Amino acid sequence: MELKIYLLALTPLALLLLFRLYQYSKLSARPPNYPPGPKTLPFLGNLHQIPISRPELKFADFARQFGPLTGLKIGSQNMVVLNTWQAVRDLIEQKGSIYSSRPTLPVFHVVVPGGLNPALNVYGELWRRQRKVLMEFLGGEHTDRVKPVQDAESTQMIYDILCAPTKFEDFISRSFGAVIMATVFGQRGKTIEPGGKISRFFKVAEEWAAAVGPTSSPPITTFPFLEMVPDWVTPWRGWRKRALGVKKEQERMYLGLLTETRERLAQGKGVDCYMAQCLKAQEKEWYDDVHLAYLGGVLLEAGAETSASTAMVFVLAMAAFPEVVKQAQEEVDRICGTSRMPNKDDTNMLPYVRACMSEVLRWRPVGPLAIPHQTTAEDTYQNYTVPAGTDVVINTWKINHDESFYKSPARFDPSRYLDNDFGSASTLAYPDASKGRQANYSFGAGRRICPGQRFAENSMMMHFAKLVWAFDFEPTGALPVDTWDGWTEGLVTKPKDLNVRLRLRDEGRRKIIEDAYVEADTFLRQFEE
Ligand code: HEM
Repeated sequence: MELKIYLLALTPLALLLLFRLYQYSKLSARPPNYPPGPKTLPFLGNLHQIPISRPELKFADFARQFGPLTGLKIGSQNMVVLNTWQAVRDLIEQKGSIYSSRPTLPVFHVVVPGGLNPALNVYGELWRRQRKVLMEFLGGEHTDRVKPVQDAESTQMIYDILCAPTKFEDFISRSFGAVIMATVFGQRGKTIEPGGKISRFFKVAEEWAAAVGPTSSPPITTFPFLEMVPDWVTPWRGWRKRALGVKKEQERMYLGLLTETRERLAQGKGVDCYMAQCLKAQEKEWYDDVHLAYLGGVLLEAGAETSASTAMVFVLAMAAFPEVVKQAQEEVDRICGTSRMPNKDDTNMLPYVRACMSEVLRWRPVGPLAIPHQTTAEDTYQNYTVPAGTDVVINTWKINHDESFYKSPARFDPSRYLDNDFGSASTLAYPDASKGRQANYSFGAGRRICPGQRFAENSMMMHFAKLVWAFDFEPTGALPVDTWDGWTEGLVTKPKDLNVRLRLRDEGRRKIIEDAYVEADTFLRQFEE
């Protein structure tokens, strides 16, 4: 009897639970009129089909099956992948008012609450203000003003490699970090020794990347019911505490850098850097110190690792394809001779080195799926419906390897960019160029397109031109050209622990590098304590 009453009492609860599960399983089904995609499973949607490792390759398979748009369900979350540049143009670029937000993860609310990080912020008034202030540093000619710093830091990189060639990866990372440290915070990142500014930044960035990794925190957007599950019974237990640790470290670092910039300004030092410019305008502007520190911090986060990783791909390509490096060396020697290194004024006269840079960005984009966008309203495209709140992923990998656009897309062949800026097959007399194709999609697209593209390209051109002028690139073991072994996973994709030796091309260049370093070091001292 007692058991019966007990069961009766439980029945409504069980029914409610069943109903909730039923409701939830519906949410993982494809919405009406959704872009085509693989079959879904209840609860999971397509989650079981998407590998954590190199999802871009799976998305490229889907593109072959389903065409320009792939509609996926990640649990209850909608995700539409854009596989062609035309789809990116039509949606991300031409319907920017709908396609420019960002998905938010619970971990963002802990580490960068209140939209402090403009790269991850949702589309709205605060993001617009942040972007406007960033463009005062990164836009058009503003960004060309920092060329002397990029020039000097890239010279230091060459000198550092000359002195300790086996540490070339560290020196490349240091240089791209130091360019941003000097131009944004007016401070020098002279070494990459542990405890120094640059290595501290890369350590915090690594912890941040780990905190946002796909298995580091509960996937609440995918499975909203996880919000009701106590943290300690989940595999992510402790994630909030870890995320708070990252927040504390980031805040301490960025605010610390801002305070140092302010103190240096009071002594008349570092007056030309971006933060100095912002501090001067702060009284009439909307940002407080915390917002300002994060505006500077995000430039380090978004600009250092991406550019340095692209440079690692460049070194890999130079070692793997000797006929390419030979042509690049012939070009820099023709322009600069053997009596001086290339400098900031030469970069526009080096079309082949520029073509190498474009090809590196196309061949192995460091962000093969860019940063996801999110829709803020329902949209219709080619009779399909893209609901509001859908994550929209630019499949940069697929677009960069589109066989109908690039001849032999898997081949590393800079000469494709000598024929035209798009690198398209020359047989494709390119009719659509005037209809808004970007030369490359490795910097994203639309209103969220990377604002640092010109800054990055200026910087990379100086680093790349000097590298090929100074060194030969010798493989010392297998190079990961046709394999993903030896490449990193996560926020940026790059080859690590490269089996490459950088060897001075001839002894005559040593003195030129040493003299150039003395000059660069003198210039960079203005950023020291
Ligand atoms: C090779 C170097 C770089 C690559 C490949 C790269 C790529 C990207 C990509 C794919 C995005 C997302 C675009 C989108 O959502 O459509 C992005 C955003 C961003 N990048 Fe870069 N980037 C590079 C260098 C830089 C540099 C040097 C800076 C600044 C100094 C920078 C600052 C930013 C910022 C602030 C955002 C966020 C924009 C927003 O959400 O409004 N990037 N970048």
